[in-house]
Parts: sequence; structure tokens; C-alpha cells
Amino acid sequence: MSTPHIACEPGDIAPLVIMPGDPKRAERIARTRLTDAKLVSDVRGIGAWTGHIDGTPVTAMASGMGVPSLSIYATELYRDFGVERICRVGTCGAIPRSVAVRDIIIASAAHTNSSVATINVPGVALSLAPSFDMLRAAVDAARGGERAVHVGPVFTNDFFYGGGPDTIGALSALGTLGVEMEAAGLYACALAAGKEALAVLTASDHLMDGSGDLTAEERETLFSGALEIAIAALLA
Ligand SMILES: O=P(O)(O)O[C@H]1O[C@H](CO)[C@@H](O)[C@H]1O
Ligand SMILES: O=c1cc[nH]c(=O)[nH]1
Repeated sequence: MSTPHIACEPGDIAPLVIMPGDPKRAERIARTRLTDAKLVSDVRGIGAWTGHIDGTPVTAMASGMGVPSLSIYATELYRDFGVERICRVGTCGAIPRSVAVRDIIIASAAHTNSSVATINVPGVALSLAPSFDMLRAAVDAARGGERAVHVGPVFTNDFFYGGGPDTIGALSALGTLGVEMEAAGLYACALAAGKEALAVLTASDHLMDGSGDLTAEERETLFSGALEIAIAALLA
């Protein structure tokens, strides 16, 4: 049974999904980290690769960029393909000086200017948060890793080119660690489906100091620390 955006049978997708934004990163994860990875869907160039990690079936599939794109894939995966857990392995812009480029952020909450926080319950902005079990497993797995790991709120922005210094300054004053474009949408989809989700992000650039920003190639390839944390959270 295919959906408009995923063309395979429900059994072709594993209950655990690694979800970067970038389809090339999803393919790289499948080729380097999954055993016997098979391409099971490729609608619109968004490949879904299913294989195994330590004997457990896992699918790697991209979300594309932004809450609308992610929401399509996460909704169909949870609703139609029996997916139980999705872990986003993404990039973000670091906000405070205490977070350096290449550091890892585990998103314990996601503020957003997307309507995804407000459309479900009239007059209420939902608190968008990850699965506690996945969050705890990720934090445990992060201990002793090579990169600094930060745990805290991120800002899911509806615009890559938007949100001026005032927005970022105000978010920084509220302890927000990074800015990206999907985590709040993922947490909202998991909430609606009664399923689990987490976002583990690698800082690809710094909003206060752009001198060390990653290149496009590095944004595709430099995520191994975040990936291992994400795998631990999925398998927990
Ligand atoms: O690297 P990914 O996972 O795509 O994440 C970040 O990069 C994209 C913007 O360049 C947005 O999707 C943002 O959330
Ligand atoms: O959405 C994003 C992703 C990476 N870096 C940013 O500044 N914003």
C-alpha cells in the first residue's frame, strides 16, 4: 500500500527511522551504517533505505527542508507504515557562544514560528518536546563522546533567510541553543500520532560568528557523532 509520497509496502519500512533533512545524507547513512541496505522507495528523489543495525531493522529516509515537507513524511510513516520512532539527524545554526560549530545539540524542546504549534488546539500554543525515553537514551549515549554535546531548546524557523537579530537575540536570552527548520514539526507529528521522536543536531554554522561555518560538503558528511547518539536513542 503506497501513499502519495512513499511507494512501498508497510513491511518495507522499519519501525525505527533515521531522518536527516538532506536525501544525500540519508543515502550516505544507509551505505555506511546500515547492513544490507535496500532502496525501498524513491518518490521525488527522497530515498528510503531499509537495512539493519546490530540486527535490528532500521530505515534511513530524508525529510526534505522545512516543517511542511517533514510533516508529510512523518505523518505517512507513523500513520501508514507502522513507524514507532523517528530520530532527526540534522544541522543547525548555533546561537550562544557556548555552542561551537561541529558541537552537537540534543533538542529537548522546540520553539517555533510555524503554525504547527497552534493549529491543533484553538488558542493554545503546544509545547513541542521529544520522547522522554529517546531523550534520556541520547543523553546517556552522549557521555564520553568526542564532540561537546548540549541539551536544550532549539528554534524551528519557517524561514532559512529570515528572523533578524532581534528574534535571535530574544531566543538567545531564553536559552535557545540553535536554529533549524524541522524539529518542532517532527515533535508535533509524533504527538498527533501517539508515537516517539527526537532531534539530534550538528551545529553547521554560528549566528554570532560566521568565520568557521561548514561548507555544503561538510554539512552532508560531518554528522557521525550525532548519528551514533541518534542510533542509541532509536534502539533504546
Ligand atoms: O541539514 P538539515 O537536516 O536539512 O537541517 C537544516 O538544513 C536545512 C537548511 O539548510 C534545513 O533543513 C535545516 O533544518
Ligand atoms: O536552518 C538552519 C540550518 C542551519 N543553519 C542555520 O542557520 N539555519
